[in-house]
Amino acid sequence: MLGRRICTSVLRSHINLFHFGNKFPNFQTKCHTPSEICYRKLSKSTIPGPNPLTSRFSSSNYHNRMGDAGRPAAVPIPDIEKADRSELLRALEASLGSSFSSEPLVPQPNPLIIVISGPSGVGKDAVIKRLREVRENLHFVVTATSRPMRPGEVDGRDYHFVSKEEFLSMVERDELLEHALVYGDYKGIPKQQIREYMARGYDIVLRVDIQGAATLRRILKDSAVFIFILAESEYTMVNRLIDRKTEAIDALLVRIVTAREEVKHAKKFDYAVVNKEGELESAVRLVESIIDAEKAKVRQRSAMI
Ligand SMILES: Nc1ncnc2c1ncn2[C@@H]1O[C@H](COP(=O)(O)OP(=O)(O)OP(=O)(O)O)[C@@H](O)[C@H]1O
Repeated sequence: MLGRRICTSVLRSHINLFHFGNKFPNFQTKCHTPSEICYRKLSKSTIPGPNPLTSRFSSSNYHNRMGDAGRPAAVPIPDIEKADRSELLRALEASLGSSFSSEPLVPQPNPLIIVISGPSGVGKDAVIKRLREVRENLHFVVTATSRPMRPGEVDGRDYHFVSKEEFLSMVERDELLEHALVYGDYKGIPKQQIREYMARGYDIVLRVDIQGAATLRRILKDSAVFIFILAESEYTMVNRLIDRKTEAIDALLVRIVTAREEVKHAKKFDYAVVNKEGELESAVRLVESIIDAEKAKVRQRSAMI
């Protein structure tokens, strides 16, 4: 009685797993004692045999167990509590007629393009800098810019600092994914860097202003993930800009006016991350969680540059 129940459930799971339906007219089951469970008669041609290259637990002697008529012999299933694991797995494989593959059940996630944007002074650079320290397999695309270097910045690390003429010839050669004139200076994203690193399996981080994010959305559509960074309030944002001491008062005013407008664009992004005062780590953790969630998506984004 117990044997029959086990047999029925094995048969049911078999049908569910492989959707055999009525494709196998000569599929039969026969129950013996509980320890023997069941044996099935399947034609050789319809049983997927074990693949020794891809199967960690493949039962190499599976075919040896086939009788003269090409049927699996009765396969005793050892006691689950006492059996040696590999012996148990081999018996289960033989009983099911196929080996257990060690191949991943879902494909490797695609490399992701992460576009990070937000108003001036909200902490985009600070978030990205920390993200690069804590997360592997991430390539921050170094933007080309015609603006002068700020104190502490390094050419090739923070930006590729080029002259206006050099920048315009890069545009001519179609080397930039996107470019714009920002506060009187050119900024653009070199395509080649993205291609190279994506081919090596890296996720790509692009740091662009709101205007750049809008252009990238038109180019990349939903193939990239767009993250908007904000401060918790306008008051905090302005204070951060003042504390940074990188702008003269006129430039500061322009940035504040622009930032006020830019905050309204948050809804065009996929995610909004608030970088609260003194809580940079939380903001970075949230960005990491977004990347992790994107990696677990069933329908992956797939960017072609
Ligand atoms: N969570 C935080 N708490 C306190 N200060 C912060 C935080 N995040 C960033 N900052 C500081 O705020 C200032 C502005 O940050 P950052 O330069 O990263 O902004 P940004 O968005 O990249 O600005 P911009 O677009 O103008 O380059 C910096 O001095 C930075 O150290």
